[in-house]
Amino acid sequence: MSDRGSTLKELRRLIPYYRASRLPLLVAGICALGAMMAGLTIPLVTQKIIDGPVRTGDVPGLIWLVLLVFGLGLAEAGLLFARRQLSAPPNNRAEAGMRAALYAHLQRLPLGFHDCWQSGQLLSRGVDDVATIRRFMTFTLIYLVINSTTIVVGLVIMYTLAPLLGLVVTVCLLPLVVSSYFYETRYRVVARRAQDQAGDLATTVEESVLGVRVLKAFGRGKHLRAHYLRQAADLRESGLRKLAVLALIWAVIIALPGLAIAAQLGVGAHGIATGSITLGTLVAAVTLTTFLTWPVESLGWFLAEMNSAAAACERFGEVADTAPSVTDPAHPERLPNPVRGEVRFEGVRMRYPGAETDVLSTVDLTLSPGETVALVGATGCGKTTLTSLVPRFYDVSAGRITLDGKDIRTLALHDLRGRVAVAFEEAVLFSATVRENVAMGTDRPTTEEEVREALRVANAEDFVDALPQGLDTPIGEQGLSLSGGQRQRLALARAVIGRPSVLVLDDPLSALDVHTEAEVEQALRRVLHGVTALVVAHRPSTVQLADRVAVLHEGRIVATGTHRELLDSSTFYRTLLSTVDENLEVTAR
Ligand SMILES: Nc1ncnc2c1ncn2[C@@H]1O[C@H](COP(=O)(O)OP(=O)(O)OP(=O)(O)O)[C@@H](O)[C@H]1O
Repeated sequence: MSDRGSTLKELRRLIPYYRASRLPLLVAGICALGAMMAGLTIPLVTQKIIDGPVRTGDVPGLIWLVLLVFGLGLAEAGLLFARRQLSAPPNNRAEAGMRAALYAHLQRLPLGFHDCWQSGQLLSRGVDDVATIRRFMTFTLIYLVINSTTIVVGLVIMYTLAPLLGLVVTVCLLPLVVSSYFYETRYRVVARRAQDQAGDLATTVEESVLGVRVLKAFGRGKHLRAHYLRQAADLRESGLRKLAVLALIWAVIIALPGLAIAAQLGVGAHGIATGSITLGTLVAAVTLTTFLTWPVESLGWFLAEMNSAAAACERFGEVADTAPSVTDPAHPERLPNPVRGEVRFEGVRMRYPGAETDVLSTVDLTLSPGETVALVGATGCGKTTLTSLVPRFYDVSAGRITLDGKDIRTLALHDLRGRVAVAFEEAVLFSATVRENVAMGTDRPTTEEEVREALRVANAEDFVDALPQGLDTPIGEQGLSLSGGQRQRLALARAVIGRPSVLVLDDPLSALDVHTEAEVEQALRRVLHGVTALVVAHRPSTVQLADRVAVLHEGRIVATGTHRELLDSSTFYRTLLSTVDENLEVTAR
């Protein structure tokens, strides 16, 4: 994992993001090489000046050579400027492309993936890691290539000028090669650890911000702060370890150019005394070595950055390479128009990945078009699981679910989810206006009247109109500025705005007080009319919304019928409802 081969392999995944920018990058590379050549030529002209006009007193010749040095300096600066101008847009485009690709991929990945990943880890990969990669591509990679090439070309020139002086520099550079090898393997491991720890830290911050009410209510702020400080200390520890590894190679790198120059002066002075080299050659060689100082010194830093970028690519890839398990079929079938809304569960079995037992073993249930079925069962029996199979948040492990006779796995996800709307037990809202939150329930443009109609249905219009900016009131992160009942009514409005054929409601009334619940129920009766609905119900009042009740027990539907029929015929149902009533009473007290 941490060898050079895998570093390059990780970095190779960046290629697709740069494919469209090949030409500007090629020209930028040529500019960079040109700048390097201009810089490296200056010591050669210096040699000509010393061994020519300085020795012979040829003033006009000196002027031309000085002008040449001046021109070379200007060319170097101009080419570096052009290089930067050319490479910046492709790098920014690639960074935006990676972020967009990761974001789109996260949307495609099924809930099963999100169940297993901490959001802070995803956040740090989409933000920090992508920025690390962009920094590497914008600056590090270019200079790594330019500086390595400069060192090689500089050495070749040095050997051409005076092989002995070239040999002296090569010998001085050898420790660098050896320590780079040990350094890279060690640094990559620490860099990866630090990046993972940064993700964990982001998760803690995110959770404590989102759960600030719980923390305050239970006075757990101190406890979480201690946890945060421990994680921050681990991250700092890894940062220090990175620095310790870096310090070793820095010490070697910083010492080398000085060592090389000292050795060159000694050997060169002896060469001049014996007449084997000229003064101009020695000055050129020393200037060349000085010119190589920055490329050599920067190598350690750039290798560190390269390893951080490789670790970032690896972390990016762990998400980007996860294949979505819930996907569109190769040749989607089309739903009939209009959709009637018959939903049928046929021998549905469901086991969560990694679980040892099935949550649902054989569920058989048919919802006729326009029918509302309440799903009841003991807590943890799999009601939410069953409802989440209809919009394909998860796929069945066996059996099938059909919509108007078509297996939902043969439909395009977009088509299916356009017909099936969902409201959850916990209303999830976004940092946007009321209007935007409601309109999120459909992917087609909506008019104000449609938004208002949806709010009316969900009994939310009055409270929305009373908000400071009405429909355009921003409701803050997760809608925490609203009451639980208000949030739930907005979520219901969002569910009905797209005029779905099938509604899946995971007990969205549970957060409402008795008065509000009655109001929303009344509104829901209107919206449930003509729509097929599967409603998870914990309260008898919710059950009474339904035409029929299905009882889920030990992974199977054990009874169906109207509320009255089941009260008369099923002891289990009576027990279930009385338990719920007792719980409600306990809660009310
Ligand atoms: N993402 C998941 N991964 C693994 N197991 C899960 C997952 N979600 C739920 N489970 C398990 O599946 C079982 C059924 O959970 P589910 O939420 O469907 O029950 P429920 O009937 O809706 O419960 P409640 O009435 O309390 O809301 C539980 O044992 C739960 O621990």
